[in-house]
Amino acid sequence: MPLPEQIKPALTPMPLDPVRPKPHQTKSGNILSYLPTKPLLKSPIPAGVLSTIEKSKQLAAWTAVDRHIKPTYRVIGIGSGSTVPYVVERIVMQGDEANENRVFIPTGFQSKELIVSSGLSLGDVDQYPEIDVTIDGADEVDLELNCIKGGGACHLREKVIAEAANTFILVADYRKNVDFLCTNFKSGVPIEVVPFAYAKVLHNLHSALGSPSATLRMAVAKAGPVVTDNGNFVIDAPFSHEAMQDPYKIMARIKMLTGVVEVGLFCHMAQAAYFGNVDGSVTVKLLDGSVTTVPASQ
Ligand SMILES: O=C[C@H](O)[C@H](O)[C@H](O)COP(=O)(O)O
Repeated sequence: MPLPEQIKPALTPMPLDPVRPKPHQTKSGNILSYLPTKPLLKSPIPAGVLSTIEKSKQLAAWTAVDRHIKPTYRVIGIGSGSTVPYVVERIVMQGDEANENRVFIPTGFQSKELIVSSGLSLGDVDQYPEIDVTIDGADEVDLELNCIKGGGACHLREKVIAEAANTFILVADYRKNVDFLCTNFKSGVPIEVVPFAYAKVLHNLHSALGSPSATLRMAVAKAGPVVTDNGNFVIDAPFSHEAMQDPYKIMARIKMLTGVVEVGLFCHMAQAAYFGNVDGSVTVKLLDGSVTTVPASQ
């Protein structure tokens, strides 16, 4: 069966042309010195030698961009995680003209850096509370497009940017495509909490909410806990298969705990999820429950 026209470009290997950031000038005419003079936005791994997993992330991201970043869209949310650089890569490939009058809203430090280093215009959700489309990564996505997010502790800002968007799209590699949450992503649901309440929330999770092994997330290259972009702590709370039959229910209960800022369960929010597969195909899950596969290009 011939491929739909809008999918073909995503599956055709394209050269990763150097991205030349536009000069950024202040109102007084000074060039902002921290902006790159050399192209920064390229695949983390050079074209042709992408690992299978990186390639599948790239395929998912490119397909989603080709389908959902329409020429008329002006305000675009950029999520976080390891698949998102490929989202930005593909947006840049739409060209200077397409991106000239667009503004990009980041979900955290990483996406802000990506936007700036790609020469795209940066905005924030307080200036643009309505976003045309947001594309973001995920830790796991279930059959109903509920997902776990926050493996990188960005889920508060991510949820705000997702909720502000008219369309919210997920991109990931095949390992994140599951029937029920907490299948492969065993560290649990990330929960951002205000620091002084963390012990109380942990106690609530252990004793009343069915997550006896919930733990405070500790930093790797720093003594002490992970501190989010918002100055808060993160608890990781694993839940049973049974609890994840209805993630909305457990999300609502956690969110009611005083001290919780946001829960990394995004329920009934995404309209579509794209998963790159090992064989070069892309699985597309839609809100209506349909699952289709975009075949690999020849
Ligand atoms: O806080 C981080 C975000 O929710 C990420 O989108 C999520 O953790 C997926 O990240 P990755 O693609 O790096 O696994």
